[in-house]
Amino acid sequence: MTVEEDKKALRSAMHARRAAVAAADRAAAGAALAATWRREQPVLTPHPDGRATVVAGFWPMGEEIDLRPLLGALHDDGYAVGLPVTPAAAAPLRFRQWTPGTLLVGGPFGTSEPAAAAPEVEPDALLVPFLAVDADGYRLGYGGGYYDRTLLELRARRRVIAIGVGFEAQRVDRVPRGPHDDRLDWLLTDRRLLAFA
Ligand SMILES: Nc1nc2c(c(=O)[nH]1)N(C=O)[C@@H](CNc1ccc(C(=O)N[C@@H](CCC(=O)O)C(=O)O)cc1)CN2
Ligand SMILES: Nc1ncnc2c1ncn2[C@@H]1O[C@H](COP(=O)(O)OP(=O)(O)OP(=O)(O)O)[C@@H](O)[C@H]1O
Repeated sequence: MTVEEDKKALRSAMHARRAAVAAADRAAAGAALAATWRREQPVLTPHPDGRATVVAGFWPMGEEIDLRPLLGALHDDGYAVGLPVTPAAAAPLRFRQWTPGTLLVGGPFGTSEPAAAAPEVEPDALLVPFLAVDADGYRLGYGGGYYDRTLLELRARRRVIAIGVGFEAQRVDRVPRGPHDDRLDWLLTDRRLLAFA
């Protein structure tokens, strides 16, 4: 099998595994993400000029983990929070600032994104969704390649910390690796925060 075929097979298995997360674990996950972040604080280097560190998240859809309490906690803790704006074509994601009052509008693939009035921001750290993540920090997404392209573009210019966010149940031994795949620096789940070596 090719890497693409391996990824396709793992995607369908992981959709099923994510769907099987118990309702009680699902309901508790949002608060757990925020509490774990506040307790363990991944290391993010502050800007020398004192402006807010930009953490870009994502607005959960379908059966993704509910990180909205974490986004609120980041906002309350003084981070500038961003959300992705998805281009129609195969291009990197853009980010617009989100605050608890920001109007969201529908984007491609069922996403919700800040309306055009929200200022564009450039992330210092990226909270990244995944279907599967492995012990070395490689991730499997929905197959659009958006996060791979976005990390490649941002990391060509500056240091950007990538933090995968998902359920503990989405961890696997090994994700198939293609030429564009970049590693995550941290993993935040409903159970723990860990740094990849
Ligand atoms: N919440 C969220 N926002 C995101 C992403 C994501 O994975 N999750 N993206 C990541 O790149 C970007 C949008 N790109 C996407 C590309 C493909 C699909 C997709 O195929 N979705 C599935 C259904 C997902 C589900 O509910 O399980 C589909 O349409 O069949 C979604 C988003 C940016 N925003
Ligand atoms: N930097 C890139 N430049 C060009 N093509 C890319 C790049 N990154 C990924 N791709 C292409 O995008 C497609 C999807 O890649 P992949 O299967 O790794 O997506 P994914 O990581 O599951 O999705 P996502 O990053 O959106 O969550 C592949 O055809 C891949 O070759």
